[in-house]
Amino acid sequence: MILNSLSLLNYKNFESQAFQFDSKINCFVGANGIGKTNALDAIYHLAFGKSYFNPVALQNIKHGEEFFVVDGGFTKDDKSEKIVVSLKRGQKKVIKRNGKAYEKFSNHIGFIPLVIISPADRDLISEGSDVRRKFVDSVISQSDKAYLSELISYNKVLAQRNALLKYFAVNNTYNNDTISVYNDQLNTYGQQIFEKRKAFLDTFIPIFKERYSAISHDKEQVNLNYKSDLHESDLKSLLEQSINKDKALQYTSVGVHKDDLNFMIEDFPIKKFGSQGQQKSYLIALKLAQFDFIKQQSGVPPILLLDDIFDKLDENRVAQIISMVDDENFGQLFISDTHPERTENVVKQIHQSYKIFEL
Ligand SMILES: Nc1ncnc2c1ncn2[C@@H]1O[C@H](COP(=O)(O)OP(=O)(O)OP(=O)(O)O)[C@@H](O)[C@H]1O
Repeated sequence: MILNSLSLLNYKNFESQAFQFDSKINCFVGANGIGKTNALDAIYHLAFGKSYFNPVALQNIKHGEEFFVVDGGFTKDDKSEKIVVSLKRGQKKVIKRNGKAYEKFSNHIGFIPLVIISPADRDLISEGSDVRRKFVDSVISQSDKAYLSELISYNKVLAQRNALLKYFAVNNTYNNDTISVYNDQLNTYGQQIFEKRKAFLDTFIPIFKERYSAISHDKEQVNLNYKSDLHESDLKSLLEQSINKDKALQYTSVGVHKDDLNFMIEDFPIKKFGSQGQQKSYLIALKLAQFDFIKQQSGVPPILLLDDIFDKLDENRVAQIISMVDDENFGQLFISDTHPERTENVVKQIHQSYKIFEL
């Protein structure tokens, strides 16, 4: 999977810009605020149909403009593939593969395996459980087509059940039959999602620990636990048990929408007890494990985006990443950095071809 070319129209701070990439290493360099991260985000858009950094789709259109277009030319399995993501104000986003628009974006996810490592990953530690669930969901859905639709179906039923709980409260009424229809549906989708998250984490956690110990040279032990109500019991029973609470709260208080990951260092939460360096190592290990996992599942090394990475990492961690990309089997790498010389010095050590783009 190689991204050969990228052209941007009205994407964030880019009015019109085109790039021809090296098949191995590409570096965006330039001053703060010049658009290095935006260029990486445009590539992320081609894989996921959305921004990694800004969830408000319209805010990715250049200020004062009416639309954006991100156009990427790839080679996959020796075939040319053209992916175009575009958004016009007042219209729905469109993702096209070779000129044909996807009816469901979920069908595109996984077509371009990609992993991003960015300072913004700190949200995985500092923010709420939804960020960690999204991480898990995005990794699983890259290799499991059905997973995203199960998730969408679950969320739809969940919204309906919550609306019904509100309706009951407002109208001071209750109907057990309608609730139990929703309970059955939530149970079906929720149980599937739980099993897939569990299976994924069973494979992922050992890879993650291996990555962490390589980065930290076995200095400390880390752990990652999957927290879910469904470890205790099946979702149907949990929903039945919690009905009085749910009626009082007017929303569904148990289910896979409450799942979380516990990030631990020596049995303590890393958010509270990890040093900044340990937290960074933890995040890099998570992302490198994601890289390994996707490569294992898809058979191809994902495209790797390293945002501002050399600014944030000590030599050990840089060396760890370098050793990974120096491997014959590494895919294509995109780096952003403020210092052209530093970037060039680092990429020179990797015995692969590279291109540097001064923005
Ligand atoms: N919708 C938009 N329209 C115009 N400009 C935008 C839009 N969204 C973001 N920008 C601009 O993009 C710039 C930030 O770009 P980016 O984050 O890619 O910078 P960077 O080169 O990675 O900088 P740093 O080195 O500080 O990380 C800012 O100047 C911001 O105002």
